[in-house]
Amino acid sequence: MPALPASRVLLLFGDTLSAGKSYGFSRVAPFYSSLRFFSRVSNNNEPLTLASLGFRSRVETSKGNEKSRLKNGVSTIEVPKRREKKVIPREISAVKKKERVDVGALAPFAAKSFSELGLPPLLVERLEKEGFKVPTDVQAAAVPTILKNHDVVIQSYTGSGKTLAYLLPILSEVGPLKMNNEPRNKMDIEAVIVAPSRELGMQIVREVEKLLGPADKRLVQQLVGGANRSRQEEALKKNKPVIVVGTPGRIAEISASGKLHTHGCQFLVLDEVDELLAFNFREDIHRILEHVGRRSGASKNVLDGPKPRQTIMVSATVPFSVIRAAKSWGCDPLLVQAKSVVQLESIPGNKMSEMPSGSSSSTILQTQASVQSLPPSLKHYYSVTRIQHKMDTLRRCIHAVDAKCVIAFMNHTKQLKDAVFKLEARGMKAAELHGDLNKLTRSTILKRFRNGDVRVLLTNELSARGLDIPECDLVVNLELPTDSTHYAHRAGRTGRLGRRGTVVTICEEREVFVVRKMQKQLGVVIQPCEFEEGKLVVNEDEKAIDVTRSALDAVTRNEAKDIQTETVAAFQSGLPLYICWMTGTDTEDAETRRYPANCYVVDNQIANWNMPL
Ligand SMILES: Nc1ncnc2c1ncn2[C@@H]1O[C@H](COP(=O)(O)OP(=O)(O)OP(=O)(O)O)[C@@H](O)[C@H]1O
Repeated sequence: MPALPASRVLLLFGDTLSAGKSYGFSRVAPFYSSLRFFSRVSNNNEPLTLASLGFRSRVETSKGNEKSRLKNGVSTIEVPKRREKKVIPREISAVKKKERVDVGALAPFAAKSFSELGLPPLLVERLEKEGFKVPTDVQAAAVPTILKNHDVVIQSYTGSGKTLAYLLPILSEVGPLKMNNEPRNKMDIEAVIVAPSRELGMQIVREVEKLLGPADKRLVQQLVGGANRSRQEEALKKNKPVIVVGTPGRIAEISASGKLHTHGCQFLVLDEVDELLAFNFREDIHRILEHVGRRSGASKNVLDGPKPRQTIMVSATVPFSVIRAAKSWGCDPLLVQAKSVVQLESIPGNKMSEMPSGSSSSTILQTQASVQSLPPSLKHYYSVTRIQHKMDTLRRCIHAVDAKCVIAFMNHTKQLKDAVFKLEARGMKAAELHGDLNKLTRSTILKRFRNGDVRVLLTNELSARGLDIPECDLVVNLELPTDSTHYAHRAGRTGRLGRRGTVVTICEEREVFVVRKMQKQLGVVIQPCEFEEGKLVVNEDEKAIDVTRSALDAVTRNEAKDIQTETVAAFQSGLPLYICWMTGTDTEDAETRRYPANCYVVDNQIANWNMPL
């Protein structure tokens, strides 16, 4: 075995594995591709992400990439002309299938202003007035795509501005800021936006109201559950809104009573779409899909009425269930991400359900669901403690991070009450927010939290989705989220739109393996830490053991994709780190050698790993 150089190196020795382990040569081959990409890492010293390493997702089409390449920092892409919606003769529009798109030509990735995106001047003016000057990447990609009439799934990390990414093209087409001034049928709602929680629904309403301005804000109507239904119905009748925003149950309920006229609707938005696919929303979502606008391609009868609706699905996490749903609900839908627009058809796994769960495509798509769902600026830690010390650890954590605005997640309502009581007893202003509270109490608590009257908001999954409180500087998992998707949405409440944010998971020793698993699935580093003398201290020993063990797990499973993810995480940790994958006599050889300090030698049997030498 060669001597180890004095820098961080990943050494993988494994071309002669023992027959007992039954690794064939073809399965070993991917290792060498991982070695190749590590050499790139050390050369350019960029922050490590799978994307920065050139580890391309399989769903990107090379065609799209080539066409979207920038020249001298300026996009060579022209924003394509919008297809005229209204002038298409009815006979044609009713049968016309959306043309196949040249996906690479859709998104100007280097947009410097909203006016470049083809928005009406009045809307751009409003945006500037509200302090929105430069579109985020996902907005630059989504706005022209939606303006071109495409059904889309919008995926980008939490807090990246997905709400405006779909609101802006909608407001370009409907309401007082729209591009053309064609009169509307006042009875018809023109856009329906569905969100899984009242809080998120109200947040979207406020965003629309802001852009419409005080004189026109009645043109957006909230239809969230928990509020007085007859008052909502009255407002629909009186204000004749163009846009309604609500929760699935209430929208379906009012629609069923015949008081919501959505047959001529142009836009249907499903925000947090993966959550809306949950079993408890199934019936309501089904009704909404059936009754809002006319589904594109649903009927070829020329007498069927207005043009098809556009379906827009949005989330930071897009599991395969969403892709499947989008393919069945939309017409040639596109997947819009911060720097790419691809056809969903190009995503492998049309027959995913038929694939064995361990197959590589399945793994890629599952990982894809939560990878790239979190802003890169977030810092992730976990701290091991006993269950009875969790509240004390939380208090010490808040002091150590010097957090001013904290969201702490738990899983059960009763524990939330206890936790609030304990924090208040220690002199920390806290409040609980959960679904058992009525709408008024919920909005009062949120208001107090936004105003800074409450320092710690103790809550459950209710607040994990979409809630935008820019000041939130710390998220704590007092109890583990159920999976990496839930972790992503909880964590995403902090570090929004480039702000700094910290996420700390307080867990028991026996739960550490779950944290490690989520770390792997999310493609982030979750560092072990302790809170000592008012400071957050990263436990270097634990960290080294952790990253090495995770990487080794992957090596032992011999799954190339996992090995790459894990080793990226290991390298991101910045520790002196050596992982040697050895067999048989190599292992014995390694045990007799002296390696530099902090060198961890592992072999392909987890039980056999030695640390440090
Ligand atoms: N172009 C922009 N310039 C400045 N601020 C923006 C811009 N776009 C959005 N924002 C602000 O960024 C914050 C996050 O936006 P938004 O809530 O839409 O994120 P998101 O991607 O939907 O997050 P999540 O996945 O958590 O729902 C909001 O406060 C919003 O007002």
